[in-house]
Amino acid sequence: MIEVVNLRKSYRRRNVLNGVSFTAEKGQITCLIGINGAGKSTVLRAIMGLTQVNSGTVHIDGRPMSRELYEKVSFIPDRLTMPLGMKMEEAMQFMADFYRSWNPARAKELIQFFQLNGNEKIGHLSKGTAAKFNLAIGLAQDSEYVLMDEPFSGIDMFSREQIADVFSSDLLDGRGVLLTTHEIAEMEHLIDKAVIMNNGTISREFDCEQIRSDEGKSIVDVMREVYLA
Ligand SMILES: Nc1ncnc2c1ncn2[C@@H]1O[C@H](COP(=O)(O)OP(=O)(O)OP(=O)(O)O)[C@@H](O)[C@H]1O
Repeated sequence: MIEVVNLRKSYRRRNVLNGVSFTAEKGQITCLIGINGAGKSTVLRAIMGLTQVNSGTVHIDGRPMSRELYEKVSFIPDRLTMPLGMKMEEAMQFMADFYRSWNPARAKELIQFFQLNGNEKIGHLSKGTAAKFNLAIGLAQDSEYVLMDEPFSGIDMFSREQIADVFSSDLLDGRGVLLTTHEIAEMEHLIDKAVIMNNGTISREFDCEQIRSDEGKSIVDVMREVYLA
């Protein structure tokens, strides 16, 4: 389980995270939801230690986040982080050389799944192909948790469907997924748990199936309650 407790973060005098606490379970898809600027990416970056927080803790499977635990978690950012002059296959080889957790068989499977052409230069990729490449790199690691920041951002309908298929495929392999997305309708049937952020705090954290059966509400219904109250 990823356990985020009371994260606080400010940029200059502006509070961006005002005590964020929630959990994301292994084997489940947890979606961090919120309007633009709510602080979702900041939370993901804070979990990965890429953003320094003012206070608060992150535990992975009961242990405080540490350098060795980062191997348990792969982070798929919403932009390219590999050198733009590299070809995709070179970038993958680079990852294979540097990450003990790299799984070459799964990398191959992902290249086929997304129909990527390894010869293409990263700097020449369309937005959609870049998103698929980012996903392929993140999922090819044998991590126990995967964090995804806006995997559908700027992606055409068919590619969105292809990316959504990842969530119901064995490419996730029982891992815990924590993602941010604005494409709630597309993901609704795949999400186990929703965590709604507003103004740097968590307004609601709920089991999607339970709220559907107990209260007959969709995620969007709950979002309306939070944002339009
Ligand atoms: N490096 C930074 N310096 C100053 N302010 C920042 C910085 N990074 C983020 N912020 C601010 O923190 C707030 C939260 O940003 P964040 O990117 O986490 O929001 P988000 O919920 O992911 O938004 P979106 O849905 O638009 O991606 C925003 O108001 C943003 O302007």
